[in-house]
Amino acid sequence: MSVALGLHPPLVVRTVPVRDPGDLISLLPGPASYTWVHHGDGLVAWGEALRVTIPPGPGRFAWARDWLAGAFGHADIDDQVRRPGSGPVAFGSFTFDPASAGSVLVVPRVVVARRDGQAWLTTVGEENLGLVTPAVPPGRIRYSDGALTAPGWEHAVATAVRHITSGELEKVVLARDLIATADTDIDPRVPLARLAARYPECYTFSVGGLIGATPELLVRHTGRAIESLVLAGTIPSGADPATLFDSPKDRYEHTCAVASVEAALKPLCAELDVPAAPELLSLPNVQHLASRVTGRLDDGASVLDVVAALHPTAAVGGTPTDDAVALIPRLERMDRGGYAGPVGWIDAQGDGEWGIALRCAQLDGPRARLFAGCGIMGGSDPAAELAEAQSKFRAMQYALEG
Ligand SMILES: C=C(O[C@H]1C=CC=C(C(=O)O)[C@@H]1O)C(=O)O
Repeated sequence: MSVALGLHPPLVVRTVPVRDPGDLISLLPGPASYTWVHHGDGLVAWGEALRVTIPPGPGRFAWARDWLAGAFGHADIDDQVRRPGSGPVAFGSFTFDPASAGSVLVVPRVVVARRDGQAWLTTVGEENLGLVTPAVPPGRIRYSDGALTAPGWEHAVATAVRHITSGELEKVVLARDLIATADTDIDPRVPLARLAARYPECYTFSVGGLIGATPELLVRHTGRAIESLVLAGTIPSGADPATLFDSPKDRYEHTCAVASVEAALKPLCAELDVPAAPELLSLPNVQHLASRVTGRLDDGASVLDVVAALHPTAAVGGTPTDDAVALIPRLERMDRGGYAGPVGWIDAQGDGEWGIALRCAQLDGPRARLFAGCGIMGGSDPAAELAEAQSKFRAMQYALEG
C-alpha cells in the first residue's frame, strides 16, 4: 500500500514542560480543534501538520499504523517530557463500518497536555499559536428525525427481537440518528466545554467535527499495559441500581460485551484480568454495568493494533459479530459514520487512548447529527429501548442547548 511519505518534509517536533495551563478546552483558539479530556486531564490540539484520509477496507488500521510509522519514524523529535502523549501525536477517528469513507488521522501543529500534575507543550514546525476567536454558543436548536422516526425505530427493534428469538443471533446493537439545526454554525468549543464539565468521568473528544463525551474506553495503552472499560446494560439515572444488577437481560447483554473484549485481547496478551462481575458506572443521564479489563501485551503491539483487534466490540456490534454487523444497516437504514467507531490519539511509541465514539454528534456547519444506540436482546421492549436511546441523546442535547 502506498503511503506517500516522501511527499512530506520530515516533521520537526519539540515538546517542553510548561506551567499548569488551567482548563484545557478553554485554550482552544478556534473551532477547528482536537480534544481528548478526562477528569480535566488529557490533550487539546489545533492546526494540522499532517492529515490523511484512511482508505476504507479491512486493512485500514494496519494502513494507519504504517502511515504513522513513516511520518513519526522520519521526524526530528526533541521530547523533553518523554511520557505517553508527549512528542508527536496523531488524533484519529475511524468509521464504524470498515467499508465507509471518513476515517482520518491528523497530526496537529500544537498540542497542550496535562497528566497527573505534569503539563507540556508540543509544537510541530514553526510555533504559530494562530488567531484566537471567541467561542459563541449556537443559540436556538431545532430537532428533526434522522433516518427513522421514533416509531420506525421501535419497529426496527421489534424486528431485531424476532431475529434473536428465532435463533439467528444473540444480540444486536441498534442506533438511530437525530438532526439538530442551529441558526448559525456550531462552534464545537461550546458543547465540548459543557460536556467536559458535566461528564468529567467520560472522555470528551473532538476529531474532524465528530464531538462527544463517551463513557466507554476501548483501550488505554501505556507501554505493555492495556486497560479497557467495557459497558453494556443500562438504566436511567435515579433508578435503583439493583434493578440493573438483577436484570437477566442486562446481565447477559453485558456478558456478551465482556466476552467479545476478552476474546479479542487474549491472543495479544501475556496476562489478562477480566472481573468476575460488573460494577456500576453512574452518569448524570444513565447508569451502566461496567467491567474494567486489564492486561499486559506479550509483544510490542501499538494501540492501533489493539484497536484493530477489538473493533467492533459487542457493546456496539453484537453477538456473533458478523451476523450483527450484517443486520445493523438493514435495520438502522443509515451509515453510522464515525459513531460507534474508535476515536482517540496515538503517540510515536504506540501508546495512546481510544474510546468508542458514543454520546456524540457529527457537526457540519449549523447542523449536528446526533447518535444513540442500545443493545437489543431477545427480551427487549421497543418502547423501553427508545426511552433508553432518548436518555443517551440527552448528553449531546445538553451540550448544544446548555
Ligand atoms: C451503543 C451505545 O451504548 C452502548 C454502551 C453502553 C451501554 C449500552 C447499552 O446498554 O445498550 C450500549 O451497548 C450508545 O450509547 O449509543
